[in-house]
Amino acid sequence: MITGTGIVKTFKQRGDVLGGREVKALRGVDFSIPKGGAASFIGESGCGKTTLGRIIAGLETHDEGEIAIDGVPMSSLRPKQRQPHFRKIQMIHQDPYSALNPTRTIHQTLYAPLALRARQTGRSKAWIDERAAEVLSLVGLDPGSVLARYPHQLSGGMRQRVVIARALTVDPEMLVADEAVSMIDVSLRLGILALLKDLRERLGVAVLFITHDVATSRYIGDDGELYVIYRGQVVERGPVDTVIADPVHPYTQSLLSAIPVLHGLEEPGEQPVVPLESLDESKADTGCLFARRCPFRTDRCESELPVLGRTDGVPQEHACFHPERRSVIARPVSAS
Ligand SMILES: Nc1ncnc2c1ncn2[C@@H]1O[C@H](COP(=O)(O)OP(=O)(O)OP(=O)(O)O)[C@@H](O)[C@H]1O
Repeated sequence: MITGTGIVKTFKQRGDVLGGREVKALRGVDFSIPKGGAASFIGESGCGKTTLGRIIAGLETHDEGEIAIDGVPMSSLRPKQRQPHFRKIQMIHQDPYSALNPTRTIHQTLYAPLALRARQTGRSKAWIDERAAEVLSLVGLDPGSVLARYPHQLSGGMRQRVVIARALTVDPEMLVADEAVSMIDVSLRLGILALLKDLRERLGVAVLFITHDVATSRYIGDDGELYVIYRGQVVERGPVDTVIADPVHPYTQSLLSAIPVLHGLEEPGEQPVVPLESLDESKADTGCLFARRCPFRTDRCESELPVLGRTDGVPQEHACFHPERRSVIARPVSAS
């Protein structure tokens, strides 16, 4: 089980004439992913989902808040002591081309982490070869035909499977799949998603999907949780099917409006419009972060920040003063 409480991360961006602009990438995010569970972080580009994934995998530090892995708060440990805990969480990046060293065969790629593991656990060299073949089989690759090849001799889908196999060499508890299929040929994407689902079922490994694509998050199954992130804040959170079928936050509604199957029967133009692009939000830090784009905002929304929580009659958590079932359309609108 991995939990996060009040995770805050601010980046200072260089190059600004005024000496650096601050970007609030995460504004106090809570999450909880059970052993063998599934979760998806969705939101537009820049909302902070990759930063959160990297913090969870121990690849990025945070400014405030606490991450606990299997009940152990990471703040109680020195950086070196954290490593074995974070090793349980392996990140699968979107680009399987740059994730693999082009000068190493697949055997060499898998050998290094397995040799380390063999040393730590007193296992033999024969075990390394056996385990290399095993992890390749687990990801649906034929060890005999893949081990001697170099990454450029494999398709994008096969490379991503090798990346997943490499992650499995350390027996992880969770895989963090960051847009893991976005750079793979469309025809091969479903295979990779099916593989992640299968690994979850067969090995009990938890899967965290980071995506801007609602369809991907839907793939994790009805026991998964969906976190909808907007400008560093979780604005809606609940069982994936509940949030997709009945979103109550206007931001989630606008994200979902891009799925024709859910809104195919509605007449475009009769619905309130949510601008697709961010408006100038640099001054909009009081009140609801989404207020400037929200067709349903009231005075309260402009002055008070809604926090994630539950209200009567709404099964999922949300950060909205006016949670309601409604449909909207998302459309590019010029900022004025
Ligand atoms: N190392 C960094 N230095 C400065 N700013 C950063 C850094 N990493 C991320 N940011 C900023 O933090 C914000 C959140 O970025 P993040 O990559 O987490 O978003 P995202 O939702 O994953 O977007 P995308 O889908 O495009 O990857 C963005 O405004 C981004 O520019």
